[in-house]
Amino acid sequence: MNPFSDRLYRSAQELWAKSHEHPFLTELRDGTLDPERFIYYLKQDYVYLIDYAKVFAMGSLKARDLETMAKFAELLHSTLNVEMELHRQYAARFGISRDELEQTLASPTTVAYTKYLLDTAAQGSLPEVAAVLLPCMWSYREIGTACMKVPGALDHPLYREWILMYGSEEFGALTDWCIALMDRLAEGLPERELAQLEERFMVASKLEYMFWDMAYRLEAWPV
Ligand SMILES: Cc1ncc(CN)c(N)n1
Repeated sequence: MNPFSDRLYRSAQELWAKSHEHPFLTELRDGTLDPERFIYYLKQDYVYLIDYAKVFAMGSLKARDLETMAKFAELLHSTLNVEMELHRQYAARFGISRDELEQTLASPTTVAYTKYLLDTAAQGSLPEVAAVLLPCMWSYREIGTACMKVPGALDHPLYREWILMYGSEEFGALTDWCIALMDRLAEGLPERELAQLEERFMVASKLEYMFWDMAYRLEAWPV
């Protein structure tokens, strides 16, 4: 039987392709993205990652074996110390302090996404936690590796490090682990539960798309 992740991938393919073609990413790939939009994204992503890291902590708490517990702890560590360090270094280049970065007011879309993740982490089963986290890893790996293949994309002085992070083998290996975990956890589950997992995965995928769109539009609260 095909792994469950194949089904998830097929369901999300059209939406992920739309993300790849969103102007935020096409312009980042060809180096024309307005830095103002990138800075907005970085700041929102920083506060997003604080909550996202907590979901890994919840994964560790809900894990049924030590290997899974340790891997979630590794993902938590990598988010706080590798991925967020990239953001801190970018911020320093723009003269934005760590404090300012951390004090960023979350936009409506960031709130929607992080609260969805945290709600799943608090109320959901371990398979649901895996399903909601998966698009974050998997779609970024797809984007990072696709960017690496674009001639000249790595020559851009601003976007090079971002592309290298998400196109890296380390990030890819963590993503592969998350996919394998999802497949293991989905094995033998009834169709009703698989459909619920697919729904979580798709909602998170839609929120990923909305995140790019939010950054491009420099989304703000109405007042
Ligand atoms: C919104 C979002 N989604 C996923 C990732 C990759 N961890 C991220 N940095 N930001």
